[in-house]
Amino acid sequence: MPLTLPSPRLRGEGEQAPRDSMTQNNLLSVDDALARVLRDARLLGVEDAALAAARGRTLAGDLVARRTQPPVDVSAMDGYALRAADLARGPVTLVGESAAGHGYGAALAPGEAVRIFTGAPVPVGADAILLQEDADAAEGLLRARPGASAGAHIRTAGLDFHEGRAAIAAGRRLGPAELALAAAMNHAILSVARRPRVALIASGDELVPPGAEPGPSQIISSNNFAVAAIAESAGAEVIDLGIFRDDLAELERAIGLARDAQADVIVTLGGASVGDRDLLRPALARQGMTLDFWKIAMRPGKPLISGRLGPAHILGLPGNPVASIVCALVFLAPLIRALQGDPDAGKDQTERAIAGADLPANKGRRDYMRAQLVTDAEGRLIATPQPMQDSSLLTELAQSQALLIREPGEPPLPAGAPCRIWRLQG
Ligand SMILES: Nc1nc2c(c(=O)[nH]1)N[C@H]1C(S)=C(S)[C@@H](COP(=O)(O)OP(=O)(O)OC[C@H]3O[C@@H](n4cnc5c(N)ncnc54)[C@H](O)[C@@H]3O)O[C@H]1N2
Ligand code: MOO
Repeated sequence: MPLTLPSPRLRGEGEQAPRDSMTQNNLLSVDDALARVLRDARLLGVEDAALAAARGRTLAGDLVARRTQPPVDVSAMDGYALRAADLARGPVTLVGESAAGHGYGAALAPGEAVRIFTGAPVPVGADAILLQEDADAAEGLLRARPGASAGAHIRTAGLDFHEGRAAIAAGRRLGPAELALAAAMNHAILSVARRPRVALIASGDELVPPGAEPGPSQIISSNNFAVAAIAESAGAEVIDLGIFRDDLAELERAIGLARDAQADVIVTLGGASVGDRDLLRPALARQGMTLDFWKIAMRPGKPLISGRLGPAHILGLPGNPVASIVCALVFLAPLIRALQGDPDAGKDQTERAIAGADLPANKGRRDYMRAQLVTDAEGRLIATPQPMQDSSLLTELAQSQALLIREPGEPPLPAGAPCRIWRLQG
């Protein structure tokens, strides 16, 4: 269908703020683009979540311990609680037992010992535990086996945490360790960030959903599945609005649906570039988007759109599948984290590795090269870029464990030289 409406000129198009660092192509750098995406991203709201349903949620405030753990000194081993000095002098008298949840209930007199189990309270007066493997107990008397002695196998009260102290900071994502710690601190209900609602709009006449009977020049829409997975992993609730035709009215309808769904982030997939059928910018503009930037110094991912539409954040991801996915990792996931109050949302996630192949000089965009990652015999991480780096290649991406990052204008990188990588999670 021929384009009949002229693309409205969008605020910010072609004019970037002077404080941003530009590459030689006069494109906004990835770091500046990320800073701009995160600039107004704040905690959206707070709600309660039962502990059992809080996995993956983000803490809205510091979580303070409601008790001390362990509450009293407890044994770390099964054995006998006693005074180490008494045992060194000869046999001691067994006077009772301390089990987890049922302490001995009295102080230990000199020359006395009690049978004790892991996690059981250590009676007052005892300063050591003789492991049961190291003990001979008979007729109420206890001796250390030859060569063995009692040791300090005691977990002192508060070894793990103290009542009143903050043990998990606001903005922290609740994984298995944090959930267990919150439970141990006696929190049944947690105050967590509201999940950002992310609406996905795929656009393209060629796209059909998986399971359909595609025509000869049609392809299956795949980007939405990867982007949804990335968004959900970052804590979002995803509303996949489906596939829309390359038609201005149709795309405006899609944006309207995203607004009706009260999306906090509207993510469009494809239609971001300069072709006559790349209609997302005009459609977003007609719906009232304020464009912040379009086109950045990134490969893959140059035609990234960022802006605001009322309270919603807009991210227009490029259609090429690898570009969509890399842009979602670099921009969408941090945005979702920031909207949940994570102070580290924009933190550098790269790490050092060694280049596994000679690489030519890089041109004007930061390059995220799909790479295989191995650990060599000396324990060094070696990142070797895939032979083909076209941004349509999902197979190469799925066979990669990392993105090897090249800076704009970087000189040739010889094999063996240090480089930076971004690990791809499974
Ligand atoms: N003359 C120029 N052409 C292009 C430029 C440019 O600067 N000048 N930039 C190129 C770059 S870089 C990219 S990236 C792409 C991005 O284009 P669009 O965002 O407009 O994406 P589409 O044209 O809609 O699609 C590109 C490609 O991706 C496939 N696609 C789209 N959506 C999906 C989906 N949901 N699932 C799977 N695959 C999808 C689509 O079929 C196309 O093959 O533009 C370059 N061109
Ligand atoms: O950014 Mo495009 O992804 O280079 O193909």
